[in-house]
Amino acid sequence: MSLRGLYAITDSALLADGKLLPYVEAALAGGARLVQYRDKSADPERRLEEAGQLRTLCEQYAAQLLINDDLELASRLNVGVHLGRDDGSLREARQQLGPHALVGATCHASLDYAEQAVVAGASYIAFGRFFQSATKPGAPTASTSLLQEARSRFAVPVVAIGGITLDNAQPLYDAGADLLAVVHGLFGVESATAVRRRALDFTALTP
Ligand SMILES: Cc1ncc(COP(=O)(O)OP(=O)(O)O)c(N)n1
Ligand SMILES: Cc1nc(C(=O)O)sc1CCOP(=O)(O)O
Ligand SMILES: [Mg+2]
Repeated sequence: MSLRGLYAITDSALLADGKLLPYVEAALAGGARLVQYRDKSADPERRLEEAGQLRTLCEQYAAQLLINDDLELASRLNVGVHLGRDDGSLREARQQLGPHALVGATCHASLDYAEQAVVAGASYIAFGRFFQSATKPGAPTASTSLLQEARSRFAVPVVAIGGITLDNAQPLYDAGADLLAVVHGLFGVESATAVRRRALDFTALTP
């Protein structure tokens, strides 16, 4: 499966009140290739149930699910994991999940860290934030020239994240991003129908 296009990331506040499944299904119907379950709560039972439901949805749309931060949950569900710089060892994640699993790495704006992540077995390297982000306003910033450098240096897919909307996405693809990871710019709308429309529009931008 080629890793290109829209990478939908969930947010428990934005997708509260029963929105999680219909909104994610709408993103998948609009062409999202990856879904990341990003839930910062400490409710293991709900997390297991929701992540299991998302896995089923992703299977229906031939997309792939990753779990944010939680290698144990990813391992239990036999899906991928996304790890930030303080979220545990990429090498351990690769060993535990096996050679075919998706293991994603946050690199912020560091090509050196990206290099280490690739050596440790990362499936993709994520850079950001590129714009003001309502979800993570304090994340370090990154530039499109860094994306160009990453594209020419690394063979693994390059992910861009942080404040991405339909209006600012194109230069990120032009600079070499393979995947655009989006929370608010995708899910920050009033209906699943609107999510699907946005996902279709993001998907149409994929080079
Ligand atoms: C695709 C992607 N890129 C970056 C991040 C951020 O990860 P991290 O820095 O660990 O921050 P949290 O998401 O855990 O708050 C991500 N989740 N996904
Ligand atoms: C989770 C996350 N990580 C970032 C990073 O730069 O590493 S930016 C970010 C938030 C992405 O959400 P939105 O699309 O709403 O800005
Ligand atoms: Mg994290």
